[in-house]
Amino acid sequence: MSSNVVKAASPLASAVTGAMELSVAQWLLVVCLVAFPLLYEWSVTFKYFCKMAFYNGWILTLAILAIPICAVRGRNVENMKVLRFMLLHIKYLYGIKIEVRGWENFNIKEPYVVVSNHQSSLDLLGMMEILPGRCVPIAKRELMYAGTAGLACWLAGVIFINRKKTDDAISVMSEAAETMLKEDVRVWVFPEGTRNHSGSLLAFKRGAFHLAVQAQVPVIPVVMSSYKDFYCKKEKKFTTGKCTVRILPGVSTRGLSPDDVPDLTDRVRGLMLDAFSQMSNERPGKEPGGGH
Ligand SMILES: CCCCCCCCCCCCCCCC(=O)SCCNC(=O)CCNC(=O)[C@H](O)C(C)(C)COP(=O)(O)OP(=O)(O)OC[C@H]1O[C@@H](n2cnc3c(N)ncnc32)[C@H](O)[C@@H]1OP(=O)(O)O
Ligand SMILES: CCCCCCCC/C=C\CCCCCCCC(=O)OC[C@@H](O)COP(=O)(O)O
Repeated sequence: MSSNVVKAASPLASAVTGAMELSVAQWLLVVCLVAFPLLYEWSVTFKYFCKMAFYNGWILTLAILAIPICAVRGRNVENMKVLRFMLLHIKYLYGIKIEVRGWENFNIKEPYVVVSNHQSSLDLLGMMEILPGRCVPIAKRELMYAGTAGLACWLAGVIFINRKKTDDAISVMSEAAETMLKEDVRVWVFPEGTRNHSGSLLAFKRGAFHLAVQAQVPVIPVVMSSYKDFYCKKEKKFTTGKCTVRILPGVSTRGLSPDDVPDLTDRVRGLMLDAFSQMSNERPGKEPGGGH
């Protein structure tokens, strides 16, 4: 008897569920079509999260396309060109104008170590704008596990280091010094070792400079101007804006030994800090709190 009731109720129950599903779908549609754009325009925070989510999601999606193309060559630094080509358009999607100064300082045939400041994952845009041929970044090991992006990075020869194990990281970087010379590869390092949006530069880690001294190749400092006019993680602000990327003249390491590394590190950091402060002062004066 009770099973008959259940049977009889089933079509009714499913009809009700169906109607509910329909209304949930309609509700979702309303949210998407009306609430979403309104929220996006009204809430700076919502806009920030949407833009960051799209940024990461879009990179993960592009990586799906990049993987089979890169896989043809296998793990190869030439694949970095594929990633660069696929990422170059993102600045247009986000209305970020990138001005590059000092291109001539990259006119060096031999390998070199590029060192640059690291404000956020948006640095990828400035990096891809100027990335020289056969140049691979050094990245934290965790990035290797960032889904499709990790695999694309691995295929492009990105050098992964374990920041928690200094000895391992040092041995990976020593290997990199040999590879640079044997295979004519350039390496890009963020010597601050972590993202820093403080408006200055953190103390530099020494690995990049040991690498350059071991390989006896120049260090080329690159400075990206502060994003604070258009991006701030703390305030959850992300608008359109402009960034200047300055490529500074190379600093020779010829004849230097490991003992000279602390000095070299300080010297390069000083040059970068000067350039960074100069660029910050050059920023076109915007009204405080600038429009979103
Ligand atoms: C279309 C689809 C696209 C998909 C998507 C594409 C994305 C394609 C782009 C990806 C782009 C990624 C971008 C990621 C960006 C980051 O992941 S940033 C984080 C990773 N980078 C770094 O950490 C920077 C490099 N780090 C270093 O150089 C650090 O020195 C090390 C090697 C990790 C060691 O760190 P530490 O122990 O914390 O610090 P440190 O004081 O520097 O060193 C300790 C001692 O070791 C010595 N030492 C350091 N290195 C050496 C060395 N090589 N030889 C001898 N002694 C050394 C130091 O001199 C120091 O000794 P003392 O001088 O005090 O006696
Ligand atoms: C199935 C797994 C899905 C994983 C999803 C991961 C989402 C990540 C999506 C896309 C990756 C974009 C690649 C951006 C490359 C920029 C790398 C970056 O900026 O790393 C930060 C690192 O320098 C310093 O890290 P910390 O500041 O010390 O922390």
